[in-house]
Amino acid sequence: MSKSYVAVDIGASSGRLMLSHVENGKMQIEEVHRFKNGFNQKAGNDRWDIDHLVNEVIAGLEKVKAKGIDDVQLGIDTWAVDYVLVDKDGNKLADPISYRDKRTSTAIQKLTTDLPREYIYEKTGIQFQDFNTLYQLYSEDKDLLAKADKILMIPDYIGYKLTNNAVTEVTNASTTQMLNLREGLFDKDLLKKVNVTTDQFPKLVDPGTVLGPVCEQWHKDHDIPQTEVITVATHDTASAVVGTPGKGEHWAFLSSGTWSLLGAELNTPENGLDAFHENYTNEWGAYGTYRFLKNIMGLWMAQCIKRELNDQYSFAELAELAGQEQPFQQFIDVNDKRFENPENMIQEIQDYCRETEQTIPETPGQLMMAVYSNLSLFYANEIEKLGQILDEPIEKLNIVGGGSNVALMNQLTSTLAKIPVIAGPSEATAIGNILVQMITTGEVANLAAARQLVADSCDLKTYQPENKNYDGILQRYQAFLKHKLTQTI
Ligand SMILES: Nc1ncnc2c1ncn2[C@@H]1O[C@H](COP(=O)(O)OP(=O)(O)OP(=O)(O)O)[C@@H](O)[C@H]1O
Ligand SMILES: C[C@H](O)[C@H](O)[C@@H](O)C(=O)CO
Ligand SMILES: [Mg+2]
Repeated sequence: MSKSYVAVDIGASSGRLMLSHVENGKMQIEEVHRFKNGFNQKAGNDRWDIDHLVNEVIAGLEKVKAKGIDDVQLGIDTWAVDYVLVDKDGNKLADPISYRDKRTSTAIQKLTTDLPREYIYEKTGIQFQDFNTLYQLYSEDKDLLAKADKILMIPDYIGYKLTNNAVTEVTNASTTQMLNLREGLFDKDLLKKVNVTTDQFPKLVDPGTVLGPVCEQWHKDHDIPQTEVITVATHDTASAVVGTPGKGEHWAFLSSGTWSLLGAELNTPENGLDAFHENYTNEWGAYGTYRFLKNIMGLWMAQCIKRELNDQYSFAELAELAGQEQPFQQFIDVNDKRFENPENMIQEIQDYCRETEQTIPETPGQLMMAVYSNLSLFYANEIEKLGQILDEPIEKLNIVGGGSNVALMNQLTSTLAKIPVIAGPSEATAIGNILVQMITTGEVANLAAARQLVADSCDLKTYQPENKNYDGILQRYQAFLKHKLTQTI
């Protein structure tokens, strides 16, 4: 039997440990441990409970051992941009602040007064999001930052706590908007701008670098397997793209979870003016690729609605209720900043529809259909833009992540974008995490072979465009977005 591999995949809403091996030419994968994630107000900011996450990883490893598995490889991936400040003894100086915290709300404007956006984009090719690490460090407590011996991205911090070895993995480092595309290193001008020295970030490493064994100290108090940690594509979206079974050319990916990350895998970055004006990003991918993508608000909106309905419905039940409603009852610019972290998402959506003099969604089904149908419209619009910027038609869309379970949205997207949608695997992130480990151990030859293994192992569902009377709906939505944009300028 092949080696046993564990993927630690921690998203903004949930974390999981997935156990996998290859049998009869197929990936066998099972969820061994799942836990909630989320941020809470602490010491004046929205913060993650990073100790909880480390402890949940150990709890998951105990479950692996309890299954009689004594020896595993392990990779860690999480959401992007956030970091932990660590003192010279390796202790965290504070719980990490969430990227949704309001502290960076004016940081881009302030930082770019004497550093033009075009200059930063030409250097980094990274989108302007006020939560990028660059703006978080710009907004950081200066005394705390000066005390930091290391700045560790979230997955690198978890790897450090497990192994005592500190690195900075490049796919996640690229989301800081501080990596220089040409040099492949942290950009000295940008570090200086935020009072950070180059040695505060540990050495940059590529996905597939062996980090080392889980320290003996963890074995003293916990019955866990012998575990070798491999640094995978530690940005969860980078792992999701590795695990996306895209085939041939002209395919796009949509990593559909808390965020919807829609884009294409490139071999060279695209940081020209069209990409800059459309705020597309060139996050680094595994094996020398670039993830040319757009951040779309995503199912964060659904997560907030579910929570605000006191979790009385499962996501599957909410999707079923949505299916009983008609789509496109109102237009919503899902990327409007007001939806990034509102006090109450239901109220925010209803206020938006009232202010734009549209039908107000009231019931859970109407609210969810408003989210699903406007996300689908936004996806179709971005697929059109992606093809224009890359000057090549997007011929199919692979949707992965939890959102790939929403048949209604997969179908709407296929019909609106007029291309086939291949849905699944929903756990593409964990699968991509494991595939990088398998490529590192030589069990799988390369990225193409890895994606073939996914296609051979997972149930994928293809949606074809339906002949629906939606004529002109996408064009009306595009006009709505343009009109709204001109109003806000
Ligand atoms: N069976 C389902 N029916 C409808 N929606 C679902 C279903 N399963 C998952 N989802 C949607 O998928 C989302 C979670 O996706 P996913 O598990 O990829 O996110 P995550 O990994 O927890 O977070 P992140 O996106 O930060 O990585 C949920 O918020 C929900 O909206
Ligand atoms: C804040 C980032 O844009 C976010 O983490 C996104 O990249 C992601 O990884 C969502 O899972
Ligand atoms: Mg995820």
